Amino acid sequence: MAQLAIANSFMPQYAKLEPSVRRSVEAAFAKFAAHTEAGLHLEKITGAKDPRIRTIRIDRFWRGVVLAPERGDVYCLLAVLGHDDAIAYAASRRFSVNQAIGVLEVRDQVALDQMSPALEKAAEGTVFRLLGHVFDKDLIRLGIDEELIPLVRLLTTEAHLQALEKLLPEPQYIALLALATGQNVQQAWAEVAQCLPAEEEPGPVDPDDLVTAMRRTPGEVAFVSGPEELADILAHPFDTWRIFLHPVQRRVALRPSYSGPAQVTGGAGTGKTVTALHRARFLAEKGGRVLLTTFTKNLAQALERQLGLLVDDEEVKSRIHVQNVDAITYSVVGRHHRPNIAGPDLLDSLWADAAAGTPFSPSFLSREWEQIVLAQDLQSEDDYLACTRTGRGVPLGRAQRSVVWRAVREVTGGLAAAGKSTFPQLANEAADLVEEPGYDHVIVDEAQDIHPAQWRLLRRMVAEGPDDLFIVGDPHQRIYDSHVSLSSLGINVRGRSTKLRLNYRTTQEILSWSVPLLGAAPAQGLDDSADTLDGYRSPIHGRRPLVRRFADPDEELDGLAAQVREWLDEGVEPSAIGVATRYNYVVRKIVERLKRAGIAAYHVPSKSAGVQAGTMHKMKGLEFRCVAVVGADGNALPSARAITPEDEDPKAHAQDVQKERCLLFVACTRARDNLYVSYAASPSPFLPA
Ligand SMILES: Nc1ncnc2c1ncn2[C@@H]1O[C@H](COP(=O)(O)OP(=O)(O)OP(=O)(O)O)[C@@H](O)[C@H]1O
Repeated sequence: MAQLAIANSFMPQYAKLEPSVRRSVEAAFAKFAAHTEAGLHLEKITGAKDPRIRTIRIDRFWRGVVLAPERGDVYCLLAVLGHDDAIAYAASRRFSVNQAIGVLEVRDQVALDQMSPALEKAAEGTVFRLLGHVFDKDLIRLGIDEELIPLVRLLTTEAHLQALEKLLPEPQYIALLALATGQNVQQAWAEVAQCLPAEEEPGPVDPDDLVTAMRRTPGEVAFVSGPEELADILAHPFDTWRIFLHPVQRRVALRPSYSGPAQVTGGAGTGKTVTALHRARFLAEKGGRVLLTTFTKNLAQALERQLGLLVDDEEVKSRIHVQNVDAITYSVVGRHHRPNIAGPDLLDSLWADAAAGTPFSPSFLSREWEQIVLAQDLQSEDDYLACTRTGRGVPLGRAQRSVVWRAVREVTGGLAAAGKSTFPQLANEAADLVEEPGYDHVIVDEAQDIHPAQWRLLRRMVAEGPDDLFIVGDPHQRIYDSHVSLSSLGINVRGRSTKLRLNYRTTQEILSWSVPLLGAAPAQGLDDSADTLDGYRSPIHGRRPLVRRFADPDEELDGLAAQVREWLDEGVEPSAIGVATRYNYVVRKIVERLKRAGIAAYHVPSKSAGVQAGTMHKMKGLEFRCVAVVGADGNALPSARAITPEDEDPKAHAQDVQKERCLLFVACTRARDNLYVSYAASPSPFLPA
């Protein structure tokens, strides 16, 4: 009985079709999905690079392209295109089975053949070959198709190899890139193994068995169980992350069990949240009670929305509780008394009073409280006198610590007198109040921003054991003051840590421009090791970011309005445009200026259809087709009031500067296709010279 499968590559094409064409596509393929393909007319293409490819008529204009392996009675829907494009596509593609890892691969053979003469010409007169140092047998061992070796042997520069990225199957491109960038065969194999869908390598690989290869490639091919599943897949053509996971995402999210806490890191847009969502579903489907948490309320709402798309089964959904850490804290403490959160005005005045007459500034004292006293939950002066002040840049002697402790007591006394507390204070209180763990699994997104007191609470909410904590974060996007060493809290992720490196959101052009904004220093990971963005890349290409200088802020806002108008004229939906800036008052000006230009604009998060403007902090977790970052000038970035003076505490100073860099990086990496950055007068020192 025939079975239908759908290729990942089909989904974005389908998403762009007119609704009436979509209906015809669905009707044509519903027959396959219902296993009643009889009567469907599949046409062979003469001269095709792969004899197993067919086309199918959708209507007068549209054709489906289908892979019909000789064995297995499976039909895989590859593309839906206008008649001529469909024929050209069907004629050019060649399918094969990767001989090293057994996955299904497709390449654009016609385009590769057309590249050959140009590469031959470029190689004329030079003896150097990019992969001259690698034996054929090693190329084959790494899964390079024997038929492609003559072409590989023509490469003389890395740029030429990069030009082949879109034409070659991903595992083969990865292997060649690794070798070309100086990795040895063993290292290149480690890269290729990332494309293995399972931990273990496949046994002997049959080059003609495409159906088995399809089953080994769930990130690219989804087998459809019947018409209902087909309708469900086609109903969400933009959300391919629901169905197609990258092999690394899949291995991490669907691993039967971890012996203890597991960690997933990765740069912006590498699908960490997607992986966390799939893990939540996986654990809940096995019957576990799951807490899925993150830093802010907006982020939790976004998780809830995405979970709604991923999980249909109400019973499974009911086992996943989504809540941000502050709300969890509030509700745990709220069972005992009604918490009252102190506002910044009260805190500022308490710290100002407590600092008077001491050699310390209010900000130094308040940071010492948050990052040492509350982070370590120190209860007495003796505890504070004895503690290790990791992360602080100025040593304090005993007498100085006593002065600090008195100031802290004065502030906590003031807060208590007003009946108020801060969230980290409450988190420590909540951790003490949790009597027994309420969940089988806790999944934490945006882990880099969670305060140690909040970690203490989360740790108490799940019993120690297999699959207790699944921690997802990126130390390069740390935009709040939290610095945690998980091991100091008894959370050990050694040996259970994975890094995602393929960016799904942003173009390589935007990434290459944005990564240097972070500066050269490696970030401090949650597991105390240095975290780098090595290997972080995007397969998507597009325009380079545009950086514009203006004489003054008014002109800069005029420039923004002109840029937004241009995007709108190009057909970009207003709500697919985001505008980020450092300060709230600038957001207000942006919204006013855009409205004056007749462009609907709102403060994020907003459900209204219009351009979304917000501070860089508010942009976390969002994404837009086009992003404008406004006010990237020397006065705003870094923001002077967010920076500890270097002579007060050099470590705090460095952390603050880094946090400002991260903010700019976060804002820029919200862009999918286009990034525009502007400043008035002098540029931020973070921008490239
Ligand atoms: N396997 C996948 N297939 C298709 N799209 C994916 C996949 N994984 C992630 N994406 C898409 O890539 C984008 C980024 O994913 P996600 O938000 O999970 O990344 P992230 O690493 O959490 O990003 P950030 O750290 O910037 O918040 C989203 O649009 C998501 O839908």
